Amino acid sequence: APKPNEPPSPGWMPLVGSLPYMKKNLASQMLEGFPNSPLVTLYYGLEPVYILNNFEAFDEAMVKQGQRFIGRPVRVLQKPTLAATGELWREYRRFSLKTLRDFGFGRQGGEEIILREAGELCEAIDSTPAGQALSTTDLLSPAVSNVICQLVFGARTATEDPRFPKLLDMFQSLTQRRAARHMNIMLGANYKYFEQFSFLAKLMLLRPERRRVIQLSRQLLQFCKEQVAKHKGDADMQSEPRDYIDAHLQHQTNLESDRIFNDLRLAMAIRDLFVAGTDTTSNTLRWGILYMIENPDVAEKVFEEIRVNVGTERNANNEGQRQSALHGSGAGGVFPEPEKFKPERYLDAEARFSPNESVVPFGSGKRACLGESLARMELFVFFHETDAARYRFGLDPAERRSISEIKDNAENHGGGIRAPAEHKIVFTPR
Ligand code: HEM
Repeated sequence: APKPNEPPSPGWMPLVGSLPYMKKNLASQMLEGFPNSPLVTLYYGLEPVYILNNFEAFDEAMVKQGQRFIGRPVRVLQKPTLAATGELWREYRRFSLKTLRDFGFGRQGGEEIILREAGELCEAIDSTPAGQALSTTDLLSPAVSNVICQLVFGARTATEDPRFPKLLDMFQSLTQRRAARHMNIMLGANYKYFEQFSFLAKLMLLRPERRRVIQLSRQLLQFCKEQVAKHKGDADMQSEPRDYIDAHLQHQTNLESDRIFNDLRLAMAIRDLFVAGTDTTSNTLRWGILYMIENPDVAEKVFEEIRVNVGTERNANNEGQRQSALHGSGAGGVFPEPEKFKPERYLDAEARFSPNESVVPFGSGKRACLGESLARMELFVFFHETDAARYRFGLDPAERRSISEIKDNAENHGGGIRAPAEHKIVFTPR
């Protein structure tokens, strides 16, 4: 049973922990139910998990005491590299950050890749008959994926490999659709208990959806292993690396032992980069478009600002990220009228962009998002320079749901990424 001195909890039951007490919208439940508690306890089975329930608690743990909170539990589903812990995580994080920088992400070289994808995206939109509605998932996921594909595989695999649409669909069911709930349950399950009590694993896998999650996750790793094998066949170890895989293979050869860097870990690192970097970015863009439809006056201001100068326009993006709270890292309690979409929150008295430190869509501290500069570059190019600058957005006239219903995507609650429901958009050139 919970210890008496634990932070407050919505409830607890033997075996299932807090699960029966957790509401669909956990973020609102925490903010509204525990407005004065910096920490809230949720029990995942036997294990207490503490929610950092305001910015001060988050900053204290992730930044001020970042070293103490650097670890991550080992989960049943995924034996990770980039999301691992200890020396393995440290070495992979250092190598991956360096490799991302070497390929120009966060600098100019990477922008060319993103601009090219943005150009292809516009072509796809422009070649559809006027008034025809397009799915933002079908449109944006391959474009965003192609950026990471070029970084990792050195090719536009998302549109050039016929197997890729299935792979993208797989990501989405792992992170956003019904399977996401099961994925979260699997990820929440702690390895330690499953080693000790193997019947728990058998019990959990009785549900076919959970076996499917394991199957999907294996298929994804298999695809990554194939890409590594292909590169091993044609990589030139003496030349400049073409991509992340080449850089890793060269790094491996330069090391005396393969204790940390080896082929299997490489495949797992690619998988981690994909999972972390695809639907996060594409869904942020999907949210951005929905907020523009809901707030046409803001859309016009964004357009004007891009047209006149590039400098103040990031406020709309920041506000979209704060409100959609993709990873549940919102900034509740910090702003007046938090439910309102007000990009002007981030403008100072001279109307210059002035970020607020409590909006942390990429996390903070030592485990903060490894792809933040790549993601920011993508959001800027895809959203501001491409979509908002060239088109007016409208919801599909055949759509029966309101924007709020699309935003409040019931299927998604409890999934790894907060995504709006599937919807279509009409893009009208400006
Ligand atoms: C809008 C897009 C994105 C958002 C909102 C986002 C957000 C986040 C957040 C909140 C974390 C967790 C920080 C923590 O555990 O404290 C994270 C971790 C991570 N992200 Fe992102 N991310 C985005 C895009 C990307 C991209 C494009 C990549 C790939 C290059 C990426 C790679 C990673 C990795 C590898 C980690 C694990 C880092 C570690 O544990 O050391 N992310 N991200």
